[in-house]
Amino acid sequence: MTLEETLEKIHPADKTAMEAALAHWNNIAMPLHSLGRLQDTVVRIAGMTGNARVDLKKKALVVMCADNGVVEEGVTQSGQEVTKIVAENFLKEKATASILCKKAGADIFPVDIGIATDSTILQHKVMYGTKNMAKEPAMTREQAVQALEVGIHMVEELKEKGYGIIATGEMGIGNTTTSSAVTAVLLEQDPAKVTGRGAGLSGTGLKKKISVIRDAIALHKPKKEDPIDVLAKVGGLDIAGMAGVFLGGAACRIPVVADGFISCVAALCAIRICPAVKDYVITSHKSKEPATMMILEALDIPVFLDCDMCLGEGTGAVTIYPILDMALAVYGGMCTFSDNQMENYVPLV
Ligand SMILES: O=C(O)c1ccc[n+]([C@@H]2O[C@H](COP(=O)([O-])O)[C@@H](O)[C@H]2O)c1
Ligand SMILES: Cc1cc2nc[nH]c2cc1C
Repeated sequence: MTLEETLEKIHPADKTAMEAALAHWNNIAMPLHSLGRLQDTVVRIAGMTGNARVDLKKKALVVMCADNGVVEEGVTQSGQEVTKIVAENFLKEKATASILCKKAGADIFPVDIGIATDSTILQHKVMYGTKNMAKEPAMTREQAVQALEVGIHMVEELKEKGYGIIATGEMGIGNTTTSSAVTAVLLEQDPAKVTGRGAGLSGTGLKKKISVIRDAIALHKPKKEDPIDVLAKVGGLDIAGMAGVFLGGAACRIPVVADGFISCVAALCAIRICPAVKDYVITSHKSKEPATMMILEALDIPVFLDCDMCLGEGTGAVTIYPILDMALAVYGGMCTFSDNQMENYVPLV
């Protein structure tokens, strides 16, 4: 599907299915809402899929892997070559996200959407790394749209293969710089407030990172009301690819799980492109990267975990899969008040 076709297919969640799911929870033999957000999320998933019989079927993690030209400016502690090394490790079970996926019973799909060199993973390369936004726009508008469509295409393929939920992850040295730049524009914040140390940057490095972001925004003047313009000028291919996964999930009625900072920025972009996407986003954890909380507040979707994780790759998103499985085991398998001859116990609704 093209971006345009995708946007036409996105509608708000199904309220009738949500009401049926809520009614089922309220009949389960336990005090009302005693599984809290676990219950709310199952109700939301019913609304996403349009079916109160919630079955996640197969679980996936899509990891968008890309390089960022801005690393030339010294905004990161790590060498650019790390992107490709980790990206290729995902399929060898030598990366953290692949080990977590194995444990959670999920399949991992690393995608080369813009690694700076050739790689052996699934090829959807839009370009060999973005341009250095300190000097020129990171990419053209056409390339940003192409990256969004890679994400949409991944969702269509996974739906076809029987996946019922998709987690988003990324691997890309320098992507906390692009994420902070996009956040600064979309949330109208000073770059100093939304920029952190990424994968471990020194004090002087952080100052440089903030000034590079500030100057790039001043140079390109991305339009806050046009998220695709923001992605193209100061964003990254991984962020755009994940934003495409959020858009595709909403169009295909598949829940999409947000991970840490970079993935939450992608969710924010997708929701700014099409507000109804929000109904299809599940947030997983509050990354240690400082701007994440601001984005989560702007998204206004509660998160499950707050445990100072900040690895990316989709690690936080995959960590909530076993929690969702547990919630669904109760939702689908727990006895009801009527089973227990507890009809006289009328839960307060
Ligand atoms: O997900 C997060 O919240 C997160 C926070 C900080 C760093 N990361 C990961 O670290 C890499 C980017 O860090 P940096 O310092 O090179 O911009 C990238 O591969 C991300 O997956 C991820
Ligand atoms: C080794 C390494 C692994 C990562 N995974 C996500 N970001 C990363 C950054 C580094 C440096």
